[in-house]
Amino acid sequence: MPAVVSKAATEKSVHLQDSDTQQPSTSAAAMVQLRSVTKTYAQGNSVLLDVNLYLKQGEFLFVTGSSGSGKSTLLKLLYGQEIPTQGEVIVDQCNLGVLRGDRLSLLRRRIGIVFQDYKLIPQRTVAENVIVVLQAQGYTRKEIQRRLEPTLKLVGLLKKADCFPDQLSGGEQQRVGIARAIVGTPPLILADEPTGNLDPDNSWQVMQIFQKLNSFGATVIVTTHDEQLVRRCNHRVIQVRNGQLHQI
Ligand SMILES: Nc1ncnc2c1ncn2[C@@H]1O[C@H](COP(=O)(O)OP(=O)(O)OP(=O)(O)O)[C@@H](O)[C@H]1O
Repeated sequence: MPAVVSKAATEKSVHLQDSDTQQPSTSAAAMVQLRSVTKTYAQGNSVLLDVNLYLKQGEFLFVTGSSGSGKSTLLKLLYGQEIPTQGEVIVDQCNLGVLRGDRLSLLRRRIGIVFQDYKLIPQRTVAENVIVVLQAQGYTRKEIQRRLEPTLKLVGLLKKADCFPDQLSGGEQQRVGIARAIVGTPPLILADEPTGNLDPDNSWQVMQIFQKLNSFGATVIVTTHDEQLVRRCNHRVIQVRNGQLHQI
């Protein structure tokens, strides 16, 4: 899907600072910034404590950490499902703290989200699962047709377009989930444990799709427990530990 995002946006290095380091001086546009972010859930300890993160457009980042360390929380802050207790979250030049209503919805359309548990509509075919996303975003029938085929091709599901989710393997279902996330060509893709339910072969297939999207210029953030997968891909990694982000 070459039209996904500008190739010119591709840039491989991730810039991450702990709270005591400075934002790098660079002219490349930031896609994601956390500025002194603390997140505390009601009656809980701080999951994130005064953390900073800086990601340029077109970068690829793995987020690792033990169960309950705060990986999903980090992603939820980036798509506005959670708001920080303190600090600022800036995505694609928009400060989520001041975005409301339609403006927040518009920003969310620029973020493709992939979940571990696929979140497919069981009564709809593969194609329909993808189409409903575009319909919800107000695309014309012509534009939907233009986008559907290359997206299914990219995730290797063109031949399964008329299948229902329960006729697919776990890996195929996850690739439908990815197709749903990317069919609107978002410049930012957030994937929360996308390979958590998959065997190594399927996990690798899924990772190759993310890497291809990244090569087209998309900024990609993937949370994972899979150390082998992280090692196999040559991308920067941060670990969430004790409320802090550690570059490893
Ligand atoms: N809505 C919520 N209300 C209260 N506590 C929450 C909420 N969501 C998450 N938490 C707590 O915040 C901590 C971090 O959760 P989070 O889901 O971000 O961790 P995680 O690293 O993604 O874990 P896992 O790898 O198991 O998915 C956990 O202790 C969790 O219980």
